[in-house]
Amino acid sequence: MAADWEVLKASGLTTESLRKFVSDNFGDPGSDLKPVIPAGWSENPPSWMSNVRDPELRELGTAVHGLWKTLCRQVSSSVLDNTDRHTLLPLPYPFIVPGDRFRECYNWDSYWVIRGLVACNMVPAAEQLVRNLLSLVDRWGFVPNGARSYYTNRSQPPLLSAMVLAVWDASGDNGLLADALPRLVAQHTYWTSGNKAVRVRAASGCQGGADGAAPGLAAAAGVGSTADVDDCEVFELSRYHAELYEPRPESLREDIHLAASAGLEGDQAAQLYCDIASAAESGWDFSTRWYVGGSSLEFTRTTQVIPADLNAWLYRTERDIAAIAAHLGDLQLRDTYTAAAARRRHAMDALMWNTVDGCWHDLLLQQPQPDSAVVNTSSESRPPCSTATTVYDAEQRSGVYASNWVPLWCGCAASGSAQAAAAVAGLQASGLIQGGGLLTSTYPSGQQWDAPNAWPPLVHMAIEALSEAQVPGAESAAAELADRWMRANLVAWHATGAMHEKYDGYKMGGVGGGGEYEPQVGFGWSNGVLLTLLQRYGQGDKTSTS
Ligand SMILES: OC[C@H]1O[C@H](O[C@H]2O[C@H](CO)[C@@H](O)[C@H](O)[C@H]2O)[C@H](O)[C@@H](O)[C@@H]1O
Repeated sequence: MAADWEVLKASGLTTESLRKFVSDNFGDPGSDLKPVIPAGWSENPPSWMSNVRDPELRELGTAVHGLWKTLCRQVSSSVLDNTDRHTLLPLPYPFIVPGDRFRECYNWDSYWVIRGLVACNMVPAAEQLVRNLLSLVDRWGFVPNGARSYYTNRSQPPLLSAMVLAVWDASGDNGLLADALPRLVAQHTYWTSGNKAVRVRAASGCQGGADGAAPGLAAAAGVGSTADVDDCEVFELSRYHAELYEPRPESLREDIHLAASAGLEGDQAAQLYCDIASAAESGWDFSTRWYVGGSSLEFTRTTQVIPADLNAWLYRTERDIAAIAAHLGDLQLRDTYTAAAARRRHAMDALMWNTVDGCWHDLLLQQPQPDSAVVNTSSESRPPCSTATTVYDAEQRSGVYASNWVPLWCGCAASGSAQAAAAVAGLQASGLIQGGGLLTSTYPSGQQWDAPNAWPPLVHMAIEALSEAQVPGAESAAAELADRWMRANLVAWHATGAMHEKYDGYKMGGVGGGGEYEPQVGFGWSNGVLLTLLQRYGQGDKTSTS
């Protein structure tokens, strides 16, 4: 990079001439978008807001409802007329952006935005958002990380079916289900094929989970016995795997610097770039969760990890597709996806579930079996990838991450079951629940998806998971965490006048930090989570559902 800069300077380029070139040839940031009023908008907050018992929270909720108007955008006509001159992907309807530096529509952020829009009776805006994402599946075969051309090498956590159902719950419009179904199937294929699909078997002598708990749990869950696990049952699971072997265009300087400072070149640098982009695909960019064999960013090895949360979201997707197919009368599709969900849950029980920690751990891939490893003969300068026949040994990673309990939110433990009770106890004993909310992990790495940060989507999934577990004490734990989170948002709002993308889990009302960019405000998913919680927990009695 430095050498390139010297070459450019020698050619007569100056900072001023570069600035002039940029201003002559590029639009200002945001000039590709037009602010618009969201569909279904009303200046008045939803009627339930007047029942919020704490006047300060009521005032905050009213102000945050007002933020929807400031975060709604539409693709400008100049983009629609000349798509090849812009990085912004054309979308047919207006959408809500996270805010600040994040000026485009994001994939998994949209789930919590949709929940917040629905809470504010803005179902038309929520439906437009989900229809935008469905249009991206038509064009790309999946929902990219965000609606920019430089994000099309990867996706983000698969919550599309949950978004469709959140809108359908509010609208009852079967037309949306019919439009969504083939796109959900297409996106599921994206997540279960190519480099994202991995065949694994337990590293610990083919006994199932690390603690040997699998057979009992699988039987208790009613998904079929694992009587044959001693015969090294092979499971198919999914991982994050971006198709990018170069620096991320949006963080080019950071990625080049990372590889250079680690002394990496050629295929090794290409593999690190892929693992970094794959961490971005996970939504957890960046975190010790992806480190293997070292304790800094250069040890990011996302593609060697089989994530518990990703597979839980896919389990939920499979059940959602089955439910939608059943609702629309496609019984063959229902059966196909019911069976796929059962297989995935069986694999997660066998390999990821840990009775001691009361959670589902990520897996680490070991070397493929010698007889099944296939040498990559491609002439392209790319790292070897798994093939349909590769079988990896896999073992549980240790580590306390909020993602270990996402499977509880996805219904991977039946409500009221012994497994659900163990998971609730595991979360409560994990050390993640702190004065300012729910920590992302217990490791203070300086990366944004670690301690001390508390992220709204993770907090929200933990609250809903506790609330739906139907285990003694879990509902009150959910209400307590919800109350703490709403108050943390309030304290930060009073101190800064803004909603933040992340907070400090240790400090009530502290703002999060770390990572490669300045903390951002706005903020789409934070607003969605707050409004959803205010509606559920802010009114009347703490445990009321009104
Ligand atoms: O530009 C750096 C990274 O920014 C995004 O990631 C972060 O913000 C997103 C929008 O709120 C959020 O979805 C993600 O979880 C955050 O880590 C972007 O998604 C990354 O791809 C990008 O590298």
